[in-house]
Amino acid sequence: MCGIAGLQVRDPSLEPRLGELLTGMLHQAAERGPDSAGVALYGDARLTPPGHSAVSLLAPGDASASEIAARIGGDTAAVTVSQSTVVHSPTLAVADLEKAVRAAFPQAVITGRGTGLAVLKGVGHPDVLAEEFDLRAATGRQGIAHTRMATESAVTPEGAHPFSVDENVCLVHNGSFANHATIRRELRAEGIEFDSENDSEVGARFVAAQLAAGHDLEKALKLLCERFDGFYTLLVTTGDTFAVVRDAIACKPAVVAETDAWVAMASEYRYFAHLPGIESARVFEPEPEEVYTWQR
Ligand SMILES: NC(=O)CC[C@H](N)C(=O)O
Repeated sequence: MCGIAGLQVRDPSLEPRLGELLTGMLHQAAERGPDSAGVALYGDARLTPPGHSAVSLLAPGDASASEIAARIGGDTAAVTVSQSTVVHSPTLAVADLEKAVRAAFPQAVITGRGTGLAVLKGVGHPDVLAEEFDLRAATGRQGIAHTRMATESAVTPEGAHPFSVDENVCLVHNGSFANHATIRRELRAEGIEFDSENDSEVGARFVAAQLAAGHDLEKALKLLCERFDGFYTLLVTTGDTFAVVRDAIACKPAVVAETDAWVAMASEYRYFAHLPGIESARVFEPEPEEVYTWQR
């Protein structure tokens, strides 16, 4: 199981409704993944002011958001939401902000980094977490949500999706990779470090390595199809790109719907039922091993 939902807004007048629409999708996905849930939000001004570099982390200990920002220093500010904290800065580059966060909190698990990107995730029922995230009030241009029923690693906050291990890139997965331990060893031999034992993180690290090698996202996902065995439907986003791919036998469910106002992807059609204009949307099931991408 595991449920995936994603929404990319094309019509800017829908941006204020991103959270409301995504909350409805996440709720429908809850029964596919009652263990944990997470969201990635691109452009939610509550969490990351426009243009600010942002780093998301699993809240380190009992420190308040202002104490966290004070310890990181400079012109950073922070917001704590449920089990996550989002730190942002108007001047630091994303990589420099990440370095500053790591220096101040060496033990913290960093769950996202990007411009105007916030990643919130945790253990618990998806509906409860959506309330804690106040997801209904979120705004933005792109959002993804995942509900987890763990297959490959323990139910922990760092094992929850999305996995965002590269600037602006977020990945959610339904399925299980059969050869993830082998690929993890290969990536470790190249110096790549992991935050969890989760197989989906191996997929995210592999995609990041392909992007670092100069491939675009479409090619990175084609290479993933060649290298990974097992079952997968993946949704990968960058804030500007929305990409979907399934394994060779399309074992895990996936459906896409698009209108002039939005493109959405879900594990089941019913997650779309409340989206405006769904009656006239183009709806289809992605083909096996075909990489679909949409640009904003
Ligand atoms: N049920 C799933 O699709 C699980 C996804 C992934 N294998 C995990 O353990 O998180």
